[in-house]
Amino acid sequence: MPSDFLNTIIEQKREDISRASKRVSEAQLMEQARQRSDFRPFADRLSRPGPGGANIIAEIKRASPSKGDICPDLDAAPTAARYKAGGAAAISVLTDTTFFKGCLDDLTAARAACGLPVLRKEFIISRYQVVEAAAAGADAILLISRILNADKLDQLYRLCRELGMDALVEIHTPADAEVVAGMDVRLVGINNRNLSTFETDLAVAVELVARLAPHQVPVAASGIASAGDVRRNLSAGIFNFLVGESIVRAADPAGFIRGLVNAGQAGDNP
Ligand SMILES: O=P(O)(O)OC[C@@H](O)[C@@H](O)c1c[nH]c2ccccc12
Repeated sequence: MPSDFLNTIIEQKREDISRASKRVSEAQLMEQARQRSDFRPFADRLSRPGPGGANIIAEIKRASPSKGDICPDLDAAPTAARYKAGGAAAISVLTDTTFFKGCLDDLTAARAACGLPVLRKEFIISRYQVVEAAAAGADAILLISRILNADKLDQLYRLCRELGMDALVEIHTPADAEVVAGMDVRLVGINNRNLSTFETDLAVAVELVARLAPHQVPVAASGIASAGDVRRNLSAGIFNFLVGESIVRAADPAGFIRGLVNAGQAGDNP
C-alpha cells in the first residue's frame, strides 16, 4: 500500500482535477487535443541509442517532496534550450504545483523553446489529466503503475495513444513489471526511487530490466548523478535515462548532460 504521503499527493490530485474541470471541461480540452498534428516522436527517439550512446531525458524540476527546493526560480524556457544544447534527447516537465512547484505552462514554454519531445511528468489518475496533457502540447505522458490498477492503467494508456501521444509507463517492483509486461507498452520507466519512502537505490533498474517483455525499452529513472551511474546501466542494457536533480544542480547543465550522453565512450570522465 502506498504510504500516507503518496496518498496525500493523490488526494491533492483529486482536488486539482476537480478545480481544473470546473474551469475548463474535458470536452473543451478534447476539442483542443483533437486539433493537434504537431507531435514530436518521444518513443521512437528513445527506441535506440543516439550517437553518444546514452539518451538523456532531462527534467525541469524546481522542488520535490523528498528534497524540498532544488531550484525554485528555474525558468522553463531557457532551461529547456540549455538542455537541448547539451544533447538531451527529450525534456521532462513536472507539472505538479503543490509538491514540485511546476505547472502546465512550464511544459508549453519548455516545448516552444526547444525542438525536443516533451513528457508531462505528473501523478495521472484520470482521463481529464490525459486530455489536459494533449491540449497543453505534451508529446508523451508518464503513467505510474503503482498508483493505478491494471484496468485503469490500460484505459489511460489507450486514451493517451488515441490522442496521438506516447506513454512512459513507470514501474518500481517485480509485480508492477509483470502487469506492464502483459501490455503493448513500448517504453517502460524503472524508477529507482520508492515513491512511498523516497529511498533511491540504483540497483532497482539494473535488476528489474530482465523482467521486461522483449518489445519493451527501459528508461532508468531517479538518482542518476554521474557518468559512472550511466555506465553501470549501459552494461545492463539500459541506454535511456531520466535525470532531474543532478542536472538542475549542475553549474553547467548542458556540459553535465553532454558528459552523461557520452559516458559510455572510451577514455571519458569519471
Ligand atoms: O531528480 P532525480 O533523482 O534525477 O529523478 C528524476 C525523476 O526520475 C523523478 O522526478 C521521478 C520519477 N518518477 C516520478 C514520479 C513522480 C514524480 C517524480 C518522479
